[in-house]
Order: sequence, then structure tokens, then C-alpha cells
Amino acid sequence: MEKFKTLEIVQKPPNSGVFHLNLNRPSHRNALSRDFFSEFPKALASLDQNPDVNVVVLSGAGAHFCAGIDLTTLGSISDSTLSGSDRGRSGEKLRRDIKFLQDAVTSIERCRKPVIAAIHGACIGGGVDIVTACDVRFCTEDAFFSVKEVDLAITADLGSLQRLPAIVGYGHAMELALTGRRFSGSEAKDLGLVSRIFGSKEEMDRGVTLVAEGIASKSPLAVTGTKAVLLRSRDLSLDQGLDYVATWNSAMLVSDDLTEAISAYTQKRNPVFSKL
Ligand SMILES: CC/C=C\C=C\CC(=O)SCCNC(=O)CCNC(=O)[C@H](O)C(C)(C)COP(=O)(O)OP(=O)(O)OC[C@H]1O[C@@H](n2cnc3c(N)ncnc32)[C@H](O)[C@@H]1OP(=O)(O)O
Repeated sequence: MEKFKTLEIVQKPPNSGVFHLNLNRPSHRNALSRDFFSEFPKALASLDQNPDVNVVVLSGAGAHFCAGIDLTTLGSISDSTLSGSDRGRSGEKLRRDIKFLQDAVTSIERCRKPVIAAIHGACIGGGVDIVTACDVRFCTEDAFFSVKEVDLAITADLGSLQRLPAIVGYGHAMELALTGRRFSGSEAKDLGLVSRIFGSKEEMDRGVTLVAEGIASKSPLAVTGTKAVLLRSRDLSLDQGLDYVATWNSAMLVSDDLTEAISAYTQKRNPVFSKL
């Protein structure tokens, strides 16, 4: 497994299909550095391509999930932009830079395997961009969230404004993003930002493991199909979404997994599926 400066990948439990991708810069509260933005898509692509991986759990090392963008990185972006003499060219360069950062967050959606965010402590700014791109979100009671960008005089640009409305509704997304206010794990649960809340990190670890192992035991074809179709349907009309899944299943429905699922059901045993 490749080594990273800002991330750590651990298979847990051993020999399971569950791999933990940890934001691993606890001294800086897992603030998102330039290295992170280069490494994160590589790590997700390697998990996507690894046939042993069925589910990815994304969490943060140390006291917090993520303190958002590394504020020193933000400084260097604005310095390099200001150094250009032509405003148009500087702007075009900055646009490419923002697209590079966005692409790192979107790599969560590009990963065919489901990504479960396990959030404790702070989840701020860029942290919210990341978790809103995840497929499932759980948090602890001590978690807190903030769509903080507005307080740094930034229009959030790494995905929260695009993804959050579909998760919590347009009105809540607008209020959270305009105020930048801090909200608790239990409010996040009420809003539907997280689907489950746990009393402690240890309880969340146990709960996430159960859910992740459950998903990992299912047909990998059906699981990756479910993620792909739900994500695609988010951005399509009902008719287009139905058309998309009909085409998807015309290619993927008839499989060894279908035969195995039906055999296991009739033989009253658990199904065993091959890797994807
Ligand atoms: C093109 C633009 C693209 C993206 C833009 C994204 C915008 C955002 O992400 S906005 C959000 C920015 N983040 C913040 O405002 C959070 C700042 N941090 C905090 O509020 C707190 O650190 C905390 C997360 C609540 C944790 O508090 P605590 O546990 O008390 O730790 P601290 O003592 O505050 O910090 C320890 C250590 O970490 C450094 N650090 C924390 N956050 C960041 C950060 N975002 N960037 C860089 N460094 C950070 C902090 O400076 C401390 O460092 P020392 O060297 O130990 O002093």
C-alpha cells in the first residue's frame, strides 16, 4: 500500500473488505494542505482499483475530523495570484487551481466503492465539502460543523453549495452557508446531514464497522451500481434517471452475483460473492 504524508490507509478488521482512509495530520487538526489535495485523489483511486476493497471509511486522526482548508495554503494561493501582472491570466490560473482542489473532493464520488464518513470533533469548511461528497455520514455527539467560508470572505467553492442542498434541503443549506454558524452533531442528525449519531468515538467505530461489514458482504456489482445510479440520478430528471438505470441493469443485472444471491436464498445460507 502506498505511503502518504497526510493520509493513512488501514484495513480494519484485517482481511475484511473494509478499508479506513484516515486524514492524518492531527497536529494541524487535519487541515487540508496542498499535499492533501495531491494525495487524496491518488489514495481514493488506489482504493477504487484494489479488488480487496469493498467499502471505504473516511475519518480523522486525533481530536477532530477536519479543520478545513489549511489557512497557510489559502495565503499561498492569494500570493501567487497577486504576483501575476495580467489580471485575466492570474484569474485563469486561480480558476485552474480551484478546479484542482474541487477535483480532489470529487474523487470521493469517482470512487466506485461506497465511502462512509465517520466524523468526530470539528468538521469545518473544507471538511464539510468532503463529507457532503461522501455516500453515508455518521458522527459522534461531540461533533460540530460549520460551513465557515463566508467568515473568511470566501464564497464556498469546493462543493458544499452544490451538494448540501440535496442533503439537507435548499433552505437549510442557504441558512448554514450564509451564517457560517457552528451547529452540533445532534442538529446535523435532525437536518439529515448525518444519518446516525453515536455517544463516543469508540461507539461510532463499532457502529461504522458493523455497517461497513454489512455493505461489504453484499454483491459488489449491486453496491457499486447503487452508488453510481443514485449519484447520476441526483443530477437527472426522473425520466432520465429511470432510463439510465434501465441501461445500467441491461448490462449488469444478469451476473454470477444474481445467481449466487438466489441460490443462497433458496439454500438458506449467506451468499459469497467474488471481488470486483
Ligand atoms: C480556494 C479556497 C478553497 C477552499 C476553502 C475552504 C475554506 C475553509 O475550509 S474555511 C475553514 C477554515 N478553518 C477554520 O477556520 C478552522 C480553524 N481552526 C479552528 O477553529 C480550531 O483549530 C479547531 C479546528 C476548532 C480545533 O481547535 P483546537 O483543538 O483548540 O486546536 P488549535 O489549538 O486551534 O489548533 C492546533 C494547531 O492546528 C492549527 N490549525 C488548526 N486549524 C488550522 C487550519 N485550518 N489551517 C492551518 N492550521 C490550523 C493551529 O494553528 C494550531 O497550530 P500550532 O502550530 O499548534 O499553533
